[in-house]
Amino acid sequence: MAGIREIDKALFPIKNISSVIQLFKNQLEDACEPDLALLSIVAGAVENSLTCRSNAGLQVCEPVEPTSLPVLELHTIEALYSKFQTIMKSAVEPNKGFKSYATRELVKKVSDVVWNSLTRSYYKDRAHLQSLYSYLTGSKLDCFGVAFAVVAGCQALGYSDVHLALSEDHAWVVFGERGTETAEVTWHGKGNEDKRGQEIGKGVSARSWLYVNNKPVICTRHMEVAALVSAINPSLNATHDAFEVALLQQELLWLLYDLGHLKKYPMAIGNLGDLEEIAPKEGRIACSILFEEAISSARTYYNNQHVYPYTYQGGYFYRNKMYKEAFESWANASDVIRLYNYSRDDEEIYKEFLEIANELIPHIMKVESSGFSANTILKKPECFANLLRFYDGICQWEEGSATPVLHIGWAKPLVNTISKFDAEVRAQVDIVCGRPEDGVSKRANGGYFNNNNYEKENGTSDTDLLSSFSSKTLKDDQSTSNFHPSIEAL
Ligand SMILES: FC(F)c1nnc(N2CCN(c3ncnc4sc(CC(F)(F)F)cc34)CC2)s1
Repeated sequence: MAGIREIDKALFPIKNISSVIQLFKNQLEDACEPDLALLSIVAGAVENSLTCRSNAGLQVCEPVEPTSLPVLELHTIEALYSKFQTIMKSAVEPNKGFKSYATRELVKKVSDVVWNSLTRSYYKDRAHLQSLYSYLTGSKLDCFGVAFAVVAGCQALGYSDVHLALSEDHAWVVFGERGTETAEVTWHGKGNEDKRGQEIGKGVSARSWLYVNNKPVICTRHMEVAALVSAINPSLNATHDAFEVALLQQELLWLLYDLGHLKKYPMAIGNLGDLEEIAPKEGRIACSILFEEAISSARTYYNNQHVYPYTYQGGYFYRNKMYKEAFESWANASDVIRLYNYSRDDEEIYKEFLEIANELIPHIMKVESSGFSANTILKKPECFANLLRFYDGICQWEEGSATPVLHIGWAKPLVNTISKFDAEVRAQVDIVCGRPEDGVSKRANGGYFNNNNYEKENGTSDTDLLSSFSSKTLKDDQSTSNFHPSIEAL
């Protein structure tokens, strides 16, 4: 990068949110590519000034304009910006004139520069460790932050082929002439040896949710800006958000949305949906539409191999007491996870399903069976059908996996939930078994099960896999059009 442009310098000193928006607008709409280092430093500085212990108290007590910010001086940003340039250029040969493509050695070297400049030991899961501001002022980064810093470093060195690759719980980089080379550049989870420099999982990890069956979000520069904006963390403490930071994040996500840079980024759309649910913007589409858009993005661009779009939507339905709809979203999430083998790197999504099965669904059962709601879901066969589909997906997830998923802790809430549906409601759900040629082998006891290792090992695409699932999908005489395709109307 050639340094901070005059048009952007003119926005300083930054005193309010609209100046930050204008800076992002300049960078995003401009011909050349957005400067990741500049935008990450500015976003991090704003977040830090409004959420970190030091002056957070000041903000809370002084009544301030909703969009005013602690003043951000140009010299502060320039100093950090040139510090980043110096760190990168003193350690790695810049790519004069953007001529060549990055190599694995180059990417590993940039990752080493970041890695070796981090504080020896610190609490990695803390908030506000995702930006270059955190890296340059505190020498601390979280897992995402390291990957982002490597991509920003490669941009600063003139390698425009190095891009961020994102799964639902990990980040790595792609590079090379066709952008098909991959490299780990950061760590994942606790106590796992990092695999930095290596190609992305070819072995067993390839079938783990962590690598989303090789359907990660491959970022453009503009989508890398969307990633840094998504990673903005407005939390002040465990219970409160700094509303100016949340407002800034929401405005920036709408800017990126309007420019079309969230189209292939389901989690960023989901993040915007969450912010809109809390503080809906005048004249904007409803958050429920955003959650649907995130789902269709994942279905369109990522072969429906992502779980979070469904759990974003399920969470929204749950918070708004739309329990029938929540069951459908969670059953759809379960239809995604059933395609994977559970591996120890998948703790995050395991915790997500555990919370749904053992906290959220039992809470719904309690509320629905104590209340006098005539319209109770306990009378709805499609709710029972979706619940079974939800649990069935988790069972299938476990099948063929080296690590078990279910344990006795799952059984009690499961039995409790199922038993809340009366026999005549359960009887209306018809569990149909399919034909052996559907890749379904006959079980001794007359039932059918999918020899799912066949599907898992041969990467059967979703559709024919699900058609073989129709062999054991749940049928229901109240089938609605929005039922999962594998559940046919009677
Ligand atoms: F499913 C809902 F309940 C969720 N609510 N928040 C969810 N998040 C919050 C935002 N989030 C994300 N949002 C945008 N982009 C990314 S890239 C990524 C993986 C890693 F951090 F890079 F390693 C995570 C992530 C992770 C998922 S899912």
